Amino acid sequence: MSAVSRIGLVGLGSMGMGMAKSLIRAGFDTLGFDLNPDACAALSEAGAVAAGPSALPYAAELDALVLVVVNGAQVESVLFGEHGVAKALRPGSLVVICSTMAASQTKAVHQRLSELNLELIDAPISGGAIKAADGKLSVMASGKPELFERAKGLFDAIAERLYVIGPDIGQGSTVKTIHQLLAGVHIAAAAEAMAMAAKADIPLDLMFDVVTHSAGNSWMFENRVPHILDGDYTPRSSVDIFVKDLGLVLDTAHQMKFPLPLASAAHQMFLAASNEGFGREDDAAVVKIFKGIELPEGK
Ligand SMILES: NC(=O)C1=CN([C@@H]2O[C@H](COP(=O)(O)OP(=O)(O)OC[C@H]3O[C@@H](n4cnc5c(N)ncnc54)[C@H](O)[C@@H]3O)[C@@H](O)[C@H]2O)C=CC1
Ligand SMILES: O=C(O)C(=O)[C@@H](O)CO
Repeated sequence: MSAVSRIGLVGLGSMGMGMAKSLIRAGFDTLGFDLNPDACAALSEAGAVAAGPSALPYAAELDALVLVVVNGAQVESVLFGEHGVAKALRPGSLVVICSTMAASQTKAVHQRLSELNLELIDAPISGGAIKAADGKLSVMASGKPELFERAKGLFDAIAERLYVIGPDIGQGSTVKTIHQLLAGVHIAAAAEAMAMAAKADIPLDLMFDVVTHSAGNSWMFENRVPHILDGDYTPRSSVDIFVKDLGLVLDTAHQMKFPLPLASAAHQMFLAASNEGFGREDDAAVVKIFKGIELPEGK
């Protein structure tokens, strides 16, 4: 099978939009799909061959379909729902799932795709919207080695680092799930620390400066705390994404009868934030569960 050249990407949100634009920049014939017409218009303006709500009318002309929708249910609906695209893809076509979902879900999707003679790479992503836009994501992927040869240009366009975890579907999702344990705990810990600083009347920008030049720093602290300092909770990744992701982490551990005390506490913090109405805000809004403190307001 030759290298992919015509690529459809479903889910033009925080991550998918930057990824689709990276594919366009790299010279791929790129088609983008999203239920949000504004996102489709933005991608058309950026040079997409076509953009619209559904990949179905274009399925037969695609070499690869990349999915960057939110969760397993959305992936299943795009592929196998009422207007599911899977049946219309050419046999042998490649599906690349970048959405974060449980390994068990990815394996179930793989089974159904195999029955239709379709190939799958399990390819969760990390790096946030900025790295997606720059084509510099980390990808933790699994699948047959020959599929990575076919998709080499695709991954070169979207990723700075491609980690091939192994040949089995589910290995990529498992690594991403374990990564999300850390990502979620680090955001929750960053919020808790900044809330305590506010309670102690330490200037928050000074606290940020100290931590980012000391041993308590983390990628998430450095990336998310500026949203708190700016009082800007425009979602680059939402609270509800971490309700989902830490839920996947805990479900996976539960099946292994494995205790995760820190992930459990962090999940409760994101659940509390969502329950208070902050689910669609940036995940840094988990800081809003702390009461009796003053946080910066948006400009
Ligand atoms: N935002 C982030 O920093 C990161 C997110 N992720 C993961 O990447 C995936 C995407 O996340 P985001 O881009 O943040 O989500 P998002 O909510 O910003 O974007 C998802 C997009 O999918 C579209 N969509 C949903 N169902 C659809 C359908 N049936 N057909 C067409 N479009 C549909 C939505 O309209 C939306 O524009 C998630 O699995 C997330 O966990 C991974 C790494 C970083
Ligand atoms: O991995 C990242 O990058 C993330 O920020 C996320 O997975 C959060 O959605």
